[in-house]
Formats: sequence, structure tokens, C-alpha cells
Amino acid sequence: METDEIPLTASSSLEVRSTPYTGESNARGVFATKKILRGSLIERAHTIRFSAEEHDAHAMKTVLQHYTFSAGGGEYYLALGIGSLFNHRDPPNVEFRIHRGTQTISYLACSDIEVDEELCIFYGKNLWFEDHLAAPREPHSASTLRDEAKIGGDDLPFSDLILD
Ligand SMILES: C[S@@+](CC[C@H](N)C(=O)[O-])C[C@H]1O[C@@H](n2cnc3c(N)ncnc32)[C@H](O)[C@@H]1O
Repeated sequence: METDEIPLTASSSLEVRSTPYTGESNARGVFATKKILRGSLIERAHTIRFSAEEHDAHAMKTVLQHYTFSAGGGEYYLALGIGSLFNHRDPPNVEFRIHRGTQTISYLACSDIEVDEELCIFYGKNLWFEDHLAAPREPHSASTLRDEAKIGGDDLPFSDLILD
């Protein structure tokens, strides 16, 4: 197989595509190539875990600060593979959970996802970029799955996590 024929992900239902709207030089996002049903496990990413000291002294001074999941309690996780490529949307169509024991992060569909739809997680309310996927808010919208499941606080970069 020629190099340019090798797909950017080996998954049969996901594809990494260019997302110029995010404004980075090599902007990417994760898209569905098949319909994904609510509740489906999309990905289980292995991670690199590091401490608050390592985060504050090193990671937060680099681009890694935009990729790091904070689990509270001085723990930070960098997801490997496509786990670091989900863009932000509120409301999201993907929820994530950090599994401390296995140092993994799982990503689950929290709504049905159509072919060619981008898969997005919720980063939290304090964003460090202009949100190009922001949807106009209903004044009295019903709570989402995320609101019901929320455990983290808004002081965390990613406040939508569920720990085990
Ligand atoms: C964890 S990375 C996501 C993957 C990233 N797009 C890439 O290609 O490496 C987070 C970065 O993606 C961009 N991003 C994510 N969601 C976005 C959104 N809704 N609107 C604009 N930029 C977004 C921001 O630049 C943010 O710092």
C-alpha cells in the first residue's frame, strides 16, 4: 500500500478530517463514517498520566496544555491516538470517562451520530479559543445527558468527566 493510501485511522466507523474552522495550522477533528448509536463505545484511549508539578512546570507552557485532561486531585492525562483529537461542542455528542485504574479514557456516544457528523466532547465552560461550533441557546432548554451526569467542576479544563 502506498503511504498516501493508508487511512488516517484504522477504525471502520471513524475518520480524522481537516477542520480549518478551528484555526490551527494542522486542524483536525473526528468524524463518523457510519451511523453510531447512542450509548456506543467509540474509543478507549490509553494515556500518559502526569502530576500537577509536571503539568505546571512543563506541559502548561507548551501546546500540550490544549490537549490535557484534568482529573482533579493533581492528576493530568494526555490521551493517545484519536482521543486527543475530539473538538469541543456544547452540547456534545460524545461523553468521556477517565479510568484511573487502567489509565485510559473511554468515549461514548451520548446521542445518535449520523454519517459525516463531527464527534465532539464538552471541554468545560471556560474556553481558551473562540468556539466555532457554538449553537444558539434555547432560553429554557431541557438538561442534557451531560448535565445529569456531570461530576467535575467548572474549574477543570474538562468538566464532563466521570472518574472510576
Ligand atoms: C484537544 S485539541 C482538538 C484537536 C485539534 N483540532 C487538533 O487538530 O489537534 C483542542 C484545540 O482544538 C481547537 N478547537 C476545539 N474545539 C473547537 C471549537 N469548537 N471551535 C474552535 N476551535 C476548537 C482549539 O484550538 C483547541 O485548543
